[in-house]
Amino acid sequence: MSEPEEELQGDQRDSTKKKKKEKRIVKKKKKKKKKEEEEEEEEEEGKQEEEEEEQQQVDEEEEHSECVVLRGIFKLGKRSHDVLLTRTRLTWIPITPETPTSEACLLQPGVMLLQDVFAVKVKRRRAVGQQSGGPVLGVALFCCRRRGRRLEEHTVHLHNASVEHIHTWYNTLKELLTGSSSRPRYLKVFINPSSHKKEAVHIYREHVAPLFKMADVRTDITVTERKGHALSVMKECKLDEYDGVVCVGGDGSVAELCHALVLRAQLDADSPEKPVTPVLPLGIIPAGSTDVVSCSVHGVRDPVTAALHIVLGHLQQVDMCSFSSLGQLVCFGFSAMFGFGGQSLARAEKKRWMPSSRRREYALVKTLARLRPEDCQLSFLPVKKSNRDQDQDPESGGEESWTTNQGLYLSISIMSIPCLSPHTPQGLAPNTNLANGSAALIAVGNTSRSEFIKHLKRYSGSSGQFSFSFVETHTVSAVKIRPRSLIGWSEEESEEEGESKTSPIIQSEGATFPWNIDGELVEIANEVLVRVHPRLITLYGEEVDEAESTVSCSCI
Ligand SMILES: Nc1ncnc2c1ncn2[C@@H]1O[C@H](COP(=O)(O)OP(=O)(O)OP(=O)(O)O)[C@@H](O)[C@H]1O
Repeated sequence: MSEPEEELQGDQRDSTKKKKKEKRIVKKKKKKKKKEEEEEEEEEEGKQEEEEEEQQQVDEEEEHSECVVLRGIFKLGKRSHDVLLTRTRLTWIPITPETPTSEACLLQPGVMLLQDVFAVKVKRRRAVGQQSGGPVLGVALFCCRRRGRRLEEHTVHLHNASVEHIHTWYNTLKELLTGSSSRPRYLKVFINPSSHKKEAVHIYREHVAPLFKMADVRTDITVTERKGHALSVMKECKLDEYDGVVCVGGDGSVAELCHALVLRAQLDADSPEKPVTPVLPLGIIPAGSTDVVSCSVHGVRDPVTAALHIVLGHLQQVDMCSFSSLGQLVCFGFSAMFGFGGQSLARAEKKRWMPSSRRREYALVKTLARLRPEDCQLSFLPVKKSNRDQDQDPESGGEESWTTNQGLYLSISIMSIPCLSPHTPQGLAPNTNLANGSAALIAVGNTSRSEFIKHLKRYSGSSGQFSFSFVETHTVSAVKIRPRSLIGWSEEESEEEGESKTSPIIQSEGATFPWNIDGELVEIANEVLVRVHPRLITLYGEEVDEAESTVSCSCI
């Protein structure tokens, strides 16, 4: 064979080899694709099976919870009813006609969810003064009923004189009710007797203690003797005995206890720098003058509503802020006001002898009369929508960057909760909510007194408080405020009013500026860093969008 032929043959061999190889590759690819498709199908089938199984489980659970556990005849009021108990609800259907000779009539059945029942008791007939025994009359179920934002106590009486029947029902109901793990059994209670009109002890005894007793909730009570007392008790006490902590007082007491709970969690976790989520939830019984935190988690300022949220174990995670200056923690809290809000509170504190509402009105009017902007540098870390639920670290820089403005501000507020109150039903910060992982920054630039009053007045209405050219709002994860004036507010004031300075929390040689942090006066000389900590604390209550409005402020 000549060389070219050989070459040709070699070429032909090569090309057939190549073709065979290509065919093999195509075959392999097809096989791989088929295998992948088969795998995908299997996976899909697997997923479907899993979903079906999950659905079946949910259906079974629902069916199980809707299975009739007990059924019996009881009198509710004067009528006989067929009463059915499942794991989640109690239903009563009137028996009609009641006797074979009477006429049948259409009567409405009733239903009650067990999640709303906080106590069950055996009813007995007793003579006056008789403490125990007595013939059985039936069972009473104590539950809560909603009226708008309010929770009210309500009792359903099931009458049947059979001892055996009643004990079966009582034991079964008790067992079903104790299954709920978020309901507290033992609470640490702090009462601030000096709050507002000094009614906290009375409010607790009258409205709260009877509900706790009824729901078999044990309590360990401390009546605080001074500012900082609750904090020192919280640092020392054995927390693992309790299921929750309760504060009876105003916003200042609430802030002190929230601060104490986070500090204690940090101590227990040996985490001196990073805030740690407390294990125990906090219940708030409103007994202060504004009760903004209580209103924000209950929608009303009502001790019974607050107590019912506690006994029923309604829990709500809430964002908090830390306030620090020169790298030193000042406190944890929910809201802060610099400028007008701080100055007004500082003036009110100097007139402690006045009744609280008069004191506040006096301070508001006087601060408006002497309206003075603060010259400061305001920096903030905006929250991108996608980042809103993550804990951003303002020191780390991250992808976000600080925005910095300098100028004159009449008021700067930072609020991690909406700050609802009967005066401001939509809240001081309607654009934020309890657990969105961010805070609202409301910066009011310099303007005339009349325009500023217009802005303030709109808070009591439903909207429009931010639609002024001198007001800017931002959703933020951190804020820094650095006052640039060398003359502190308190120095200027004491010169004006001839009064002595109150001592600052952070001692400094220079000027101090008043901050209103959760209704408490804090005087700070230097830059303040406010940082939001998403869902740092758990409060008894629920998310509400608007507070019940009962009062209107007439002073401006
Ligand atoms: N026995 C007490 N005497 C004086 N102050 C107390 C006492 N117990 C607690 N305190 C402190 O009183 C401060 C204010 O309390 P609280 O906020 O409950 O009342 P308030 O100021 O009347 O209410 P609000 O903050 O709603 O206006 C808190 O910082 C708290 O630590």
